Amino acid sequence: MKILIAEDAPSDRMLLRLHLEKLGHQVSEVSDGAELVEYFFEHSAEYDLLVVDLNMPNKTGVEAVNQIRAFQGGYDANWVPIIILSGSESDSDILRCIEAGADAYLIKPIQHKVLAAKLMAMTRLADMRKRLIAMNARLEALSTTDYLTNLPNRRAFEKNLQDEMAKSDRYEQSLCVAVIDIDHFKQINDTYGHEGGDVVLKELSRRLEKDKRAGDQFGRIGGEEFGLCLPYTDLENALIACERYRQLLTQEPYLYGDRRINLTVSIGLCEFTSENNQLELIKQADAALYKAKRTGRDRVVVMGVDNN
Ligand SMILES: Nc1nc2c(ncn2[C@@H]2O[C@H](COP(=O)(O)OP(=O)(O)OP(=O)(O)O)[C@@H](O)[C@H]2O)c(=O)[nH]1
Repeated sequence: MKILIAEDAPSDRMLLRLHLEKLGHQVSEVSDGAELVEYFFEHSAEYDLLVVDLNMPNKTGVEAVNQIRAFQGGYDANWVPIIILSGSESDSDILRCIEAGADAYLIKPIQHKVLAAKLMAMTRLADMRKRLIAMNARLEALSTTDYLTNLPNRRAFEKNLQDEMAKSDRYEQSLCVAVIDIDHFKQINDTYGHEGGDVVLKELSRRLEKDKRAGDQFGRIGGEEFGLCLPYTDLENALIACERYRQLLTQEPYLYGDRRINLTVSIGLCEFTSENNQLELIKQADAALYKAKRTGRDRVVVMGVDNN
């Protein structure tokens, strides 16, 4: 483990360091409470455990632990276990330290075996926490990623769009949204089977991600329907971008075994205005898409918010 010690008495600090190093840990030191807080704020991600003396100049152990826990917001990824060391056997001191956010309290002089046992328990706690954070990250990725194409799913796309709308509002920047839909996809499924259809969906997503302009965001928002968010882009430039995407998706055939599948896509495009909420914005793009389908497919249709 990487351990940070905060102890003002040089001899105690040195003994503790030697003992922890003997147990195989990497140790850094600070010599008072204020230094601990300042140093830890900058290096919180580097440590697995803090060992903090209760009585230190400038800031007591309790004050320092309080500030560290407040800084971490309780449950963030850089949370580390904290052991407080103290000469006091008073129950109220123990309570005060645990209430402030410490996880264990050891009475000085430290018994080496007791310290080793506590370290073992703290390591277990830290490992469990790391596993929980990793699992949460995996669950978060699963819940926001489309299983077939690996693009953001509808939920994630809408969340990204919401964020971009807020930015567009705040910085008074243009933002456009498009919906891309494969034409006659049912026929592709009917001809090549569902598996063939899936291959097309995956390859189309790959092309989008590979050649997308920096900042553009895609998501799979339906079976054969993809959302496109174009931040910092006005309608005129969004139209150019959509035409480029349309060609990108249609000029080369899609390979399924030794078969070559040609397809076209229709795209509905609209611009965000502050009167539009997110649902309406996607509806506008959908309405434009519907028009593209009605007027012959294989095209981009623009829908202004006023001419719906
Ligand atoms: N292979 C595959 N097909 C899907 C998936 N999700 C939806 N589909 C199919 O997509 C097809 C969509 O068909 P329609 O909504 O009739 O539209 P279309 O045939 O593309 O016709 P237009 O949109 O009017 O050009 C249906 O056959 C769905 O079964 C998927 O994950 N994989």
